[in-house]
Amino acid sequence: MATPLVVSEVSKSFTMHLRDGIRLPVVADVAFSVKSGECVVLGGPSGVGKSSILKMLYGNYGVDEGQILMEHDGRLVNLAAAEPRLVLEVRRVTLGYVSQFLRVVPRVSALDIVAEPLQARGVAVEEARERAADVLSKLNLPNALWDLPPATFSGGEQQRVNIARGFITDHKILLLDEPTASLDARNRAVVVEMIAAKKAEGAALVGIFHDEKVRDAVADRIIDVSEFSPRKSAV
Ligand SMILES: Nc1ncnc2c1ncn2[C@@H]1O[C@H](COP(=O)(O)OP(=O)(O)OP(=O)(O)O)[C@@H](O)[C@H]1O
Repeated sequence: MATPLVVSEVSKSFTMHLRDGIRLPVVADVAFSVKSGECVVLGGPSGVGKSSILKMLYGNYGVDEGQILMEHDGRLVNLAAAEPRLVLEVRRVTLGYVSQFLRVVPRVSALDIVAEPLQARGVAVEEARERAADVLSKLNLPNALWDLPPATFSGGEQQRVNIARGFITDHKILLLDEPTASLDARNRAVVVEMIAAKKAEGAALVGIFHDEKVRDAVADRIIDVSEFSPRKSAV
């Protein structure tokens, strides 16, 4: 089975520039891999570094040491050392990310926000919009909202726009940061189904889910991020 994501000996600390440059180690020697069709969940207590790992995997946070290897366009790319232009290309083609909160673009409708990643991959506007409408209706977002910019939407409505945008493409690697945090039970169940469908299509998923029921429904493996605590490796 293919392994589109391999994380090898990754360490990260934050430098607090306003605090005399104090360095706060967050994680050390992070190592795991994710196969096609597998959903790996990052677990462990609050503040242990789960979101930081996800942000490193997406290239939003730099990495002090180690490699983040991804299969991209028929070759292996180390995202930890990639030029910004390559990071953007990997995100367009290979790597999707559903963050907890929607980054709202003024004046752009919910439908167009969801259709945009497909258009960036060369799908014609009309088809991209049709597919966006399909995903939004699957997620029970009322039709009346589709043509409006989501700035005024409720937390759960914004989150569904975000999920639709992340799930609409066939990215081979998908990162999920608490995608169900603001959803009701009915829509949580829809997202669980959508994650199962992604696995069946062979995507490799890494997620953070605080909701135990969701976590148990989607996880093939739970990695306790405390394993990578720098304090532990110093003992
Ligand atoms: N940009 C940043 N600058 C400085 N410190 C940061 C930054 N981002 C995260 N941290 C620190 O790194 C540690 C890990 O944070 P992170 O958000 O990764 O934890 P988490 O396991 O996802 O927590 P939670 O479950 O509460 O969301 C925390 O101590 C946090 O304060």
